[in-house]
Amino acid sequence: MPLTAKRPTRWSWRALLPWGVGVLPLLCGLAVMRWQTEQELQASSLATAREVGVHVEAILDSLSSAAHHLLPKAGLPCDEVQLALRIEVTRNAFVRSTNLFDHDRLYCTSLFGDFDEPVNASDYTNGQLWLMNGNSVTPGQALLVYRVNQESRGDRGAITTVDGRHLLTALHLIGADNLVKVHVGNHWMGSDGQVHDGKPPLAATAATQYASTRYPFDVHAGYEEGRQAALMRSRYPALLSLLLMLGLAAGAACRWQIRRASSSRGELDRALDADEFVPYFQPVVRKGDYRWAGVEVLMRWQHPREGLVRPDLFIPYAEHSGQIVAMTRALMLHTAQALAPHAALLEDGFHVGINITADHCRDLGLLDDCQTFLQHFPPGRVVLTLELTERKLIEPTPVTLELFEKLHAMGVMIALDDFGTGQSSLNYLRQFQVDYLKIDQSFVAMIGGDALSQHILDTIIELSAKLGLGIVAEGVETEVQRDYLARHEVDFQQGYLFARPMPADELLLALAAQPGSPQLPPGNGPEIMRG
Ligand SMILES: Nc1nc2c(ncn2[C@@H]2O[C@H](COP(=O)(O)O[C@H]3[C@@H](O)[C@H](n4cnc5c(=O)[nH]c(N)nc54)O[C@@H]3COP(=O)(O)O)[C@@H](O)[C@H]2O)c(=O)[nH]1
Repeated sequence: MPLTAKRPTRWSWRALLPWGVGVLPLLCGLAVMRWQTEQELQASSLATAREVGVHVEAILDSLSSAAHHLLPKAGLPCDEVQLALRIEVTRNAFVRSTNLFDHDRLYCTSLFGDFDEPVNASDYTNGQLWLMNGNSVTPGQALLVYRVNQESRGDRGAITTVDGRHLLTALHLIGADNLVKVHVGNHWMGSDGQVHDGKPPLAATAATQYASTRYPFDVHAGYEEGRQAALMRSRYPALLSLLLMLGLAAGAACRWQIRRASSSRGELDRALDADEFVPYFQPVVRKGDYRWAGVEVLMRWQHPREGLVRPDLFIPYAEHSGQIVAMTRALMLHTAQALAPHAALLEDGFHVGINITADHCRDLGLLDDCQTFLQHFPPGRVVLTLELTERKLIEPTPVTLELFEKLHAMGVMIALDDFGTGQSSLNYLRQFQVDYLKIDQSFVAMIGGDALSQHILDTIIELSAKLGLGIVAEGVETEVQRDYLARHEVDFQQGYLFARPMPADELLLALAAQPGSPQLPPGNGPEIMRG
């Protein structure tokens, strides 16, 4: 059944798409936020590394200046130069000690005067810098040592030192929220103030490096794991909630749209746009000669996958949803376009019955539909009959009464369909100017049955005669039924005994084959006849 058919192959994407659409804005937003925070952390990390680097360079400038002042004194006796060593310590804020070495032995220090300790140039990166984990005076306390030798003598020169706490202050003040490390040769110092061996580990987030071009050291900076997520949460709480809501709304809208498109209503709308509702025609024969006096137009749905669909599978829903009005309008247009080019095949006053429901009677729009239909045919060739059903009750409002009055003025006939089956048949008879009664097929099926059933049928026939109404019996399937109805002067009969509902080509072919049918103009026959 087209309106409720399940399509398992399409289920998966239908279920997944709303999730995809919902998550997409969130993912895009997160990607943009991630990129932005990454750039921000990278820039801040680099700025910190550079700032710490410049500060360390300034400290080293101080050490270098003191060492270069003392360099010419290297090799002189310690008691001659000791004062000069101490003056340099006093003059330079960062210098903790000054020392002279000769023949690769430290022989004079600002702290002790005469001294004797080996100096190994290979301990110093580029022969210039050594990050030590303390010395004999302050063991375990970081010390940065600067060494310079005389140009002519590599084993003679000056050594100056700075306390590691000066570096630590820079790391704490400049890189307070950053993981900053000063790296010299095979040693590095982090914000714990300890000197470690090897290369410093890379930070988990936004790892950057500043390499000094003036001294052999570099500064590593970066942030701990999860820093970026924390920044995103603190920086964009409103945007995150907005994205979440946007995602939810997009997902819900997508879900609604898919449901709508796959709903019965959506399916009927699609079919209407695709012009899939086509007319079938069931002939109505008149008493006496049983010639085809007209047709009832019955809707069929030419479904692209299901094939030809019976109306009882979709008409009840279309009537319930109100879409039946647009569908009937399309059906009337199709009918006119199919029959009008072959109007010569129709005898004058040929009845065309169209089923309408209560929804058609709410305004005067039906007048235009009928007008348009009749305009397709030569005047008087076709009598349009609207068949009212009781599936939905028609209220006798001023608009409805005006509609029926104007329809009559236009020459449109009204028939009460399925007469006798509903509770309103008699009310309809009183309220609207009815022209025909269509006896429901359930009464026709009673012919030859029990006496009571037959009595009801006889009463309906009598009633129509007394009221001066035309009468049509539908659902005639046997000759017994046909003859009984003929004996009771029923004007018209309709049923499988005479013909089943058929497509337009078949109808036109059959009409042309009827004895005494008017001659068709050449090349104007129905498609089926030309083929
Ligand atoms: N509002 C609209 N309702 C419509 C329209 N087109 C059809 N319908 C209604 O759908 C119901 C089913 O119609 P359908 O399957 O086309 O059945 C019709 C005939 O085929 C059937 N019929 C005719 N002769 C016989 C017969 O000898 N035996 C037998 N068992 N069935 C027969 O009866 C249906 C005609 O019914 P009715 O309209 O009451 O004359 C049906 O309720 C249609 O009304 C539409 O465009 N709009």
